[in-house]
Amino acid sequence: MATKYLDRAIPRISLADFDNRIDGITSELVTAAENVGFFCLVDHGIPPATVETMFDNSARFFSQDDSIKAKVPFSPQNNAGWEKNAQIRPSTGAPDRKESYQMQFGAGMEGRWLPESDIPGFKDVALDFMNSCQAVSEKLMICFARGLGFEDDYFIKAHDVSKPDSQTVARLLHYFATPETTSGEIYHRAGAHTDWDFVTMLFQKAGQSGLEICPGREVSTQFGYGDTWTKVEPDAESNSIICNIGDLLMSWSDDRFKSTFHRVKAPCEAGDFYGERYSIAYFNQPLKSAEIQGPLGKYPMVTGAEFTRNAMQRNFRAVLEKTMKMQGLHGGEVEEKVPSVQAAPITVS
Ligand SMILES: O=C(O)CCC(=O)C(=O)O
Ligand SMILES: [Fe+2]
Repeated sequence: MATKYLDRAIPRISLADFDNRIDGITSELVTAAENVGFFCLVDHGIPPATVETMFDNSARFFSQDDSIKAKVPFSPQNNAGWEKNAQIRPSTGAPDRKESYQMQFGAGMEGRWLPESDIPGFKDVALDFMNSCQAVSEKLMICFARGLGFEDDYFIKAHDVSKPDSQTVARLLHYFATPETTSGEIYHRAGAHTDWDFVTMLFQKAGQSGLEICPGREVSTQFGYGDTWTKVEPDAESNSIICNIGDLLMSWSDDRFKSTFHRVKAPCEAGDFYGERYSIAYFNQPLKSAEIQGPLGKYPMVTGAEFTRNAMQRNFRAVLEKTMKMQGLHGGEVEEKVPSVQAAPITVS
């Protein structure tokens, strides 16, 4: 069946002259967050060369033999490391056909950098890029704090990447080229999902299309799958960053800001992109010790560690429900099968 598409405007927001224009930028960001949940950031201060260098670094990482990458396997407890064809989304119940590598600043990354001798210079380039992303994120955090009536540095403190319990993640993604078959097999790239972080910054490469969004979600505690999509084309020429609100900010704003469903489409129709795709996502995650509650107190206060655990378990339960349904089993059996996070399949964001 043909995908239903709808043109929705993705607001384009400039961070130029940030200090002098902060009120105007805040109001643009708040409007975008309250409506489509996605926006395109320009004049953000990360030079194009920094992004290109990181994409080159990413390609260098993924071109290593699997036996090398397997030295730093994905750890669900730490939400860091490398996985291949292992992430299952509740929307599809099937693994994404991709590999990804998640990096962090804090203790969660211990033992999950490849040795310098395998990939010289990789870590320095990655940390430099991550610090650049953090600087932009902190500007967004000031604006969202103002928009919600918190002190300017409220969200910055809760996402302090210099603390060992930082959970912020930079994720390199590599989707494999897929055959233009009509055999009925579906090559999921990133099945529909919301991110469970505060705000995500996504870097795409020119020509490597596939990102689509589906707005309409009202509360952060619900899954919901719409079927009318809007394409978000890469705009690498203007060095833009696609940003989206995650479940954490949705809940921290008492559901005022929207964490919008999105996917990288499983290519299947004329005009779809079947080639290899690289992207980079920067997920702002709270400190494990951060205390999270919106200004209206709609949801009980939770720590950053609890929020992450709840998100993983909720996702895991949904994956299990979906896969059991696909196998003709019943929901009642799900509860007893929900294990600790340690045993969960990879369900991040
Ligand atoms: O690869 C992309 O463009 C999107 C990836 C994504 O949505 C995610 O990893 O959460
Ligand atoms: Fe995502």
